[in-house]
Amino acid sequence: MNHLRTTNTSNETLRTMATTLASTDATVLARLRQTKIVPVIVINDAEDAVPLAAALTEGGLACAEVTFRTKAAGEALRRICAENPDMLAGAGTVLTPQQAADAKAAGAHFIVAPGFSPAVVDYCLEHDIPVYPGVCTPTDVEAALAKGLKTLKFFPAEPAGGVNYLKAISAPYNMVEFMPTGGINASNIGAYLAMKNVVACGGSWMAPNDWIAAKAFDRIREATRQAVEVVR
Ligand SMILES: O=C(O)C(=O)C[C@H](O)[C@H](O)COP(=O)(O)O
Repeated sequence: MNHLRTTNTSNETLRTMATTLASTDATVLARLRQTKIVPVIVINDAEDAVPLAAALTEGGLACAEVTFRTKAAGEALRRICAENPDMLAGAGTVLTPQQAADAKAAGAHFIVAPGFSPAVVDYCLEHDIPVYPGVCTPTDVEAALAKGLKTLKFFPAEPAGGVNYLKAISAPYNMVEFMPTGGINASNIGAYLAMKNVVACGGSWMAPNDWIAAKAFDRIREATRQAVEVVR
């Protein structure tokens, strides 16, 4: 019982923190709504960070999710934030509070993850950094709601059932907005963005790993330009 009470109190405190966070969050969300696409990037060599950010920005997307799947992620994000202060730069694949701390130190404007980690969410709420954890089931959505979060990543969007699944899962939760990611590309993004409760979609199709590894920044700039055309 005591344990239950402690947990409830703590969730209430976190909900208050989520409200305090709302103004920063509103700025990030407004920018996400504007760009409509969040390029998901995997950087193995921090030297690629700035030219990659330039290719995305010149292609029309001043936004990126730097995934914490590589050793270079923190340094890559730090360089992007330092050299491109106008870019909306988030950290992705944030699986631990330590990675969230590293992302915050690097200058991340927001944090996303493939799944719902209470420890990562708590860290972000306690440290005033917008967080959009991944959800895929009603149970995940309700765990996020209990923390006061109302913008959630829907991952993995296409393998989980795509737009039809998202319509079904979002029906009971009209207070929640989603950022679908996973298997999204130029041919299916329109259907997601047509949904009123979709803020933006994440995707790696304009900057796949092999193009980054090959330093094919012109190709990434062109694919980004085409992606922007599709959602215009
Ligand atoms: O790591 C995270 O935080 C995630 O949520 C997963 C990524 O966003 C997807 O792996 C991108 O998926 P693709 O566009 O299909 O390559």
